[in-house]
Amino acid sequence: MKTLDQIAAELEGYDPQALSAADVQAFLSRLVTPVQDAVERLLFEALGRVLAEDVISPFDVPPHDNSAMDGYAFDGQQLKADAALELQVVGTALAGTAWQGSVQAGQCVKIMTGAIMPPGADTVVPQEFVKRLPSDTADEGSRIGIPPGLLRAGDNRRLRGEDLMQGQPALRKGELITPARLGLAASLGLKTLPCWRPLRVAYFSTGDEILSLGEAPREGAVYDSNRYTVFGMLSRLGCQVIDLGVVRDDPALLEAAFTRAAAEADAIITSGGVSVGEADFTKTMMKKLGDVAFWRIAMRPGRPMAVGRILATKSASTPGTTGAISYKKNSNTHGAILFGLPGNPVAVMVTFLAFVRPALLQMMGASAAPAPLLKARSSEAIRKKPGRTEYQRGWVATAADGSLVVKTTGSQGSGVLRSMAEANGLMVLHHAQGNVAVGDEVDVMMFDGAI
Ligand SMILES: Nc1nc2c(c(=O)[nH]1)N[C@H]1C(S)=C(S)[C@@H](COP(=O)(O)OP(=O)(O)OC[C@H]3O[C@@H](n4cnc5c(N)ncnc54)[C@H](O)[C@@H]3O)O[C@H]1N2
Ligand code: MOO
Repeated sequence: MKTLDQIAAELEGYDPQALSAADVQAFLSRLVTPVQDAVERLLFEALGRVLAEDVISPFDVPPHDNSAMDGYAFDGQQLKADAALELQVVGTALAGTAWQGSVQAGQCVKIMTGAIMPPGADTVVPQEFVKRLPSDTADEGSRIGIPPGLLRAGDNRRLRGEDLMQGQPALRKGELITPARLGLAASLGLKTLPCWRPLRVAYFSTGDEILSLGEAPREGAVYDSNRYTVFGMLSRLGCQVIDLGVVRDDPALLEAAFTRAAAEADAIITSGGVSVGEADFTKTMMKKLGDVAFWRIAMRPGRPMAVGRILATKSASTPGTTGAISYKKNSNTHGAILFGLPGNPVAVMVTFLAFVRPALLQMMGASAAPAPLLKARSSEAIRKKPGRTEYQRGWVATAADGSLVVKTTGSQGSGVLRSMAEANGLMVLHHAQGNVAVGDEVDVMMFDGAI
């Protein structure tokens, strides 16, 4: 496990008081390691988890050549480019039961979508293409005609193993389990999947002016919104949230909260108390209980941030629970990774999306590259100083010509949550980028399911 000093030494020109957003991402990717603690989960409980092992297909999918259409199966070698093909219907193959027999030259079998291809047949003509001879019934004993030029040999046959071959990896370790992957696992007859256990993340808000819901309003105080935005973003990631509420600016209370969080959680997120304000014990306590760096990041919003590790003072094997399953913290965890986010509500969300989310995904063992940024044309001019990354709340829409356009959702103050609530993405105005003119293309990080 590397110390912060060791990581800092690996990064060229590391200066905690002048970090770019890219420096922060590089630092965090070195700081965190996957929490590797696997459990078998029933498919219905595996959605959103990360696969702990490759899943190998135990058989070919589909297990037999089968029909892709309702129609008639026959040997496609008989097709001619310039003449209709007449065939005698000799049986019916239903999905789920193999037709007994084999199809000879001049014969076909009426077949349903998904039914096993009978021996001797490699091609299916959809029933809509067929002329019934002489009447309009085309069952066993009757004849069909296939007009020329409509089909080639092998058409409308799904090949055994075309989805997956036996022994081939169907799913890969590190993949997030999506609905399609759940379905693929089910198609292999698997009842459970090996998943990493959910990450446990403790959160608390700091600040004497922060009110919990239900408390009476008082002058100068604000309701705790960060607790809910962080809860929402962690839940969307599939983390188990250990909610420690609001912790007053009191050394004993802060110490108790950090100690409990470090013993129970893999990561701790706090908001507030990381800037230069006085009467703030948060930073003091972070320093006392861990290995923590205090950064100033060249970005907007989200300038101050604390990062490091809070060391567990008690046994690091406090059990936690998720649903009916109980887990032990890894014995090699030695405390928890700390993300001390700035207090301003939008700064919390932006630093979470830009830094904490990718770091937590890495801790979850997820291997996917971050979603690509979209390109959209700005429908307004935006002032932007080179030398810092700005994340502007915006709404991306499709213009009449089909291209994407983006517009800010109003005031970009780091306390203005309304413009965040109205946005569907963040424009990412990169470190070296300058002013944006109307019609300029900008990068956008879409919220999708993340927030
Ligand atoms: N002299 C300087 N002052 C400030 C700087 C600076 O560099 N030099 N940075 C500014 C920036 S940027 C931010 S962001 C804030 C961060 O300060 P803290 O992390 O110490 O946060 P607080 O002072 O505790 O709170 C800031 C702001 O956010 C509100 N807040 C805090 N927690 C919550 C919560 N849970 N729910 C809703 N709102 C919350 C709090 O009331 C304050 O208004 O510092 C700037 N100052
Ligand atoms: O971290 Mo601050 O949000 O830029 O006000």
